[in-house]
Amino acid sequence: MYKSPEIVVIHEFLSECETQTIISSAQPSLQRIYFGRNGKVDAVNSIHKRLAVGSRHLERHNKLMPTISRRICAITGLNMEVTEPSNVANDYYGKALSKYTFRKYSVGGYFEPHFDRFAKLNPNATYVYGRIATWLNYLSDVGAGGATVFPLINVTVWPTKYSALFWHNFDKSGEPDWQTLHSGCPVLVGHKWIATKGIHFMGNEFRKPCNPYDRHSRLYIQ
Ligand SMILES: O=C(O)CCC(=O)C(=O)O
Ligand SMILES: [Fe+2]
Repeated sequence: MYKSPEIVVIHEFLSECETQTIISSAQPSLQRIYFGRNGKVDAVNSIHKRLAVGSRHLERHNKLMPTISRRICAITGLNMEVTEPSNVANDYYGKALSKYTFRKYSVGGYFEPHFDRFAKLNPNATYVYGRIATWLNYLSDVGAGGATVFPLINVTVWPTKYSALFWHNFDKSGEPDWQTLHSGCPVLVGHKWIATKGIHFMGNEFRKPCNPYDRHSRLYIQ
């Protein structure tokens, strides 16, 4: 889709049976998604930032997800396990270490422009933690609207059932990549189903692409 930053579409990543299994396992626990930190709902941001229902599932609670994670690992070369200390992960992911996020947008549902990385330079540590990369499975086609867009680089990805979208949230020099700002456009007709897998920094230190001279994202903000 795009070379730098690399944004990749993987066609036919899931089968019909897998897609249906994921949807039916997520369906019973769907709830309105609220935006917030540390368990506190931020009502204003909840309306402005996203309008959808969703749920989070620990991978081990769903037999199919580990198989899908192994496939993502084979394609990306990245480790799918969360190895961050649990207090770090709790800051960002609520009470438990959630592994997959399911989301269903109905007509008018959207997700405001944002970054996935949750990056924070910890002054007491030498690492950056958060989502190093994003894997987004499209579980449905959408009648109209609902594209995933990267407005700073003019990239539009139309949801196609069974396909997946992948990108790194940091450039090869390790800096947050500002060009990965992205958004889920409002659904105009039908529903949009997605399942996202946040791929974490820790555990991927030696697997992620590395090039100290690749600082394209920095150039962009100067
Ligand atoms: O709905 C989309 O297309 C984007 C979803 C997204 O950005 C996310 O789940 O972090
Ligand atoms: Fe996102």
